[in-house]
Amino acid sequence: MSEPLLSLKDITAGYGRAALVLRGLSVTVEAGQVVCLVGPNGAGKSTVLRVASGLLAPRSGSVVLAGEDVTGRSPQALLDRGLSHVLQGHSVFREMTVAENVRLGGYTVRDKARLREREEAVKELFPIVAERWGGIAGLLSGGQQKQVEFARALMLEPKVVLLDEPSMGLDPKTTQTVFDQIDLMRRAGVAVLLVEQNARRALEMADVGCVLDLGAVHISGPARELAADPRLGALYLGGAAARNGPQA
Ligand SMILES: Nc1ncnc2c1ncn2[C@@H]1O[C@H](COP(=O)(O)OP(=O)(O)OP(=O)(O)O)[C@@H](O)[C@H]1O
Repeated sequence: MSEPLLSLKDITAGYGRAALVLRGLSVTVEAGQVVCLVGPNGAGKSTVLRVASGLLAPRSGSVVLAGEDVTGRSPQALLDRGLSHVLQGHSVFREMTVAENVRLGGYTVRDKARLREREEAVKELFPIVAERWGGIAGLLSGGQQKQVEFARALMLEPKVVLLDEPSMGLDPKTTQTVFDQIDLMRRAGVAVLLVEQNARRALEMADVGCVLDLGAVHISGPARELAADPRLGALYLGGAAARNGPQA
C-alpha cells in the first residue's frame, strides 16, 4: 500500500453552535485512487470535503496532505500544496469565455510557458474544452460546464482533487462522460475524493467506498463490493432505524 496523499484522522467538525456534523471521521486517499463518500442527505459528505480543503477548520483531528500536517490551513495554502476542490453545483463564470474560466485555475502560475503547457494538457484531457475554448461558458450545457470546472481544477496539476456531486443535474450519458474524466484523473495519478448521490453508479467506478452515517464512516471497503452490499440500501431507505432491524 502506498502512502496516502490525503488523510483525515478522527475529525470532529460542525457549524457554529449547532450539533457536531462529523464525529470521529477518518478517511484516506492514495495516489491514483478514487475514494467515494456516499450517504443520506445531511450525513456530512460535503462537510468532509470542506474540512479537507480548509474551508472549515475541524474542532479536533488532523488533515495531512502529502505527508504534511495542514490542519487549520487556509484553502489557498492547501491549493498551493496541491489540493483542488470542485464545489457542488455550477461554478463557471457564465459571461466569461471557456479559456478565461480555465485560466483562472492557473492564476498563480507566473511562468508563461508553463501556463501554455498546462492549458494544452487540460485541453487534451477535455476535448470539449479545446473545442469551445474561445466561446462563452454560459452557452455550454451543464455537463460541458462541469468539464470546464474540472479543467480549471487541474490547471495547477494537483495531487488531490475533491469533487462534490459532479453528476448533479446531468443525464445518464453525460454522467458517464464525467465519470470517464474522473477515471482519466485517476490514471494520471491524482488522488480523488468524490461525493456522490448517484451511489451505485459512482461505486462501480470508484476504488474504495465509504458510507457516512451519524458523522463517521459507517461502512467502508472495495467500492464494487459495497455497491452490492444490502446494508447500503438499508441505510438509504431507512437510516439508523433500518440498521437496527424492523421494530416489533
Ligand atoms: N454552512 C452551514 N451552516 C450551518 N449548517 C450547515 C452548513 N452547511 C451544512 N450544514 C449542516 O451540516 C449537516 C451536513 O451537511 P452536508 O452538506 O455536509 O451534508 P451532505 O451529506 O453533503 O448532504 P447532501 O447529500 O444533502 O448534499 C446538515 O445538517 C446541514 O444542515
